[in-house]
Amino acid sequence: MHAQTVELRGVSFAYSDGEPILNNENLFLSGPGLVTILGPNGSGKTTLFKVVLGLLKPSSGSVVINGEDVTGNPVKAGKYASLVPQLSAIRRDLPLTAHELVNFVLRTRGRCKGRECEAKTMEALEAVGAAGIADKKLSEMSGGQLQRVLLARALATGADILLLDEPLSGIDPSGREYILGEIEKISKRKLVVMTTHDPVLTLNKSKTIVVFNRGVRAVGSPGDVFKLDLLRKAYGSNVLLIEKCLHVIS
Ligand SMILES: Nc1ncnc2c1ncn2[C@@H]1O[C@H](COP(=O)(O)OP(=O)(O)OP(=O)(O)O)[C@@H](O)[C@H]1O
Repeated sequence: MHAQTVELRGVSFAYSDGEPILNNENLFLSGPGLVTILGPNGSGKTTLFKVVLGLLKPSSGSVVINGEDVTGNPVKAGKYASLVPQLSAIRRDLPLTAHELVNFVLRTRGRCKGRECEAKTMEALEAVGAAGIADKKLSEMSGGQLQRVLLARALATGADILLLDEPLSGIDPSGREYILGEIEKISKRKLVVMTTHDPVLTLNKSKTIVVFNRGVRAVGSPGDVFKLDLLRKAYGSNVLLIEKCLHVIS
């Protein structure tokens, strides 16, 4: 049984014009539960997700999801894992409502037929508190509302592994708490891997923290990893730890 596992086996990757972002990396994540990938801007977190999803092919090593080798193969990886991209990477001008987006994904994935699609669409929206904005257009949503709809879209794929790229960024503090609460609920039954540069909110909710900066620098429980020497491996020496708040001095 390989349910809800993501493995990197000796994975290396560099863009053609740059420094390596992954250098013979080994990592094993298993669900259900929330895993936080913690690293500064430009450290390669999005690139890591793209490699896991088969959208970028490593120069060596393999990516294994749920026991299947999915290296460089987005179709195979997409059977198990779904990405929720950063809000800044989303085209907001699509003339689609939340309902239409989620319904479309359910149908194209063959997860419902005919009338049952209506109930399943509302179920996915309700699961993230977005039923009330079902008929709102994506272009008219706040960041927090759009983030909820993107989570509903990922749930609609039926994937057991969700990769959330900076799901709290660009959202006000109360919206963040709400989204994080929804993420926590989903992580009770799925493997949810989320990236962030700010660990404070996710600290008590994550079962595993991966400290990442152009490679995996540390992996463990929040208590194991939230230590100055380990955090400095990702953020450099300008890190202060004051009563479990992370301060990066630029
Ligand atoms: N398509 C690309 N071609 C070349 N370089 C790229 C490409 N995409 C990203 N990079 C570079 O790779 C590095 C890592 O980028 P990436 O977006 O993976 O980091 P990140 O940790 O997700 O950043 P952020 O927190 O700002 O979203 C950056 O230096 C970026 O400029």
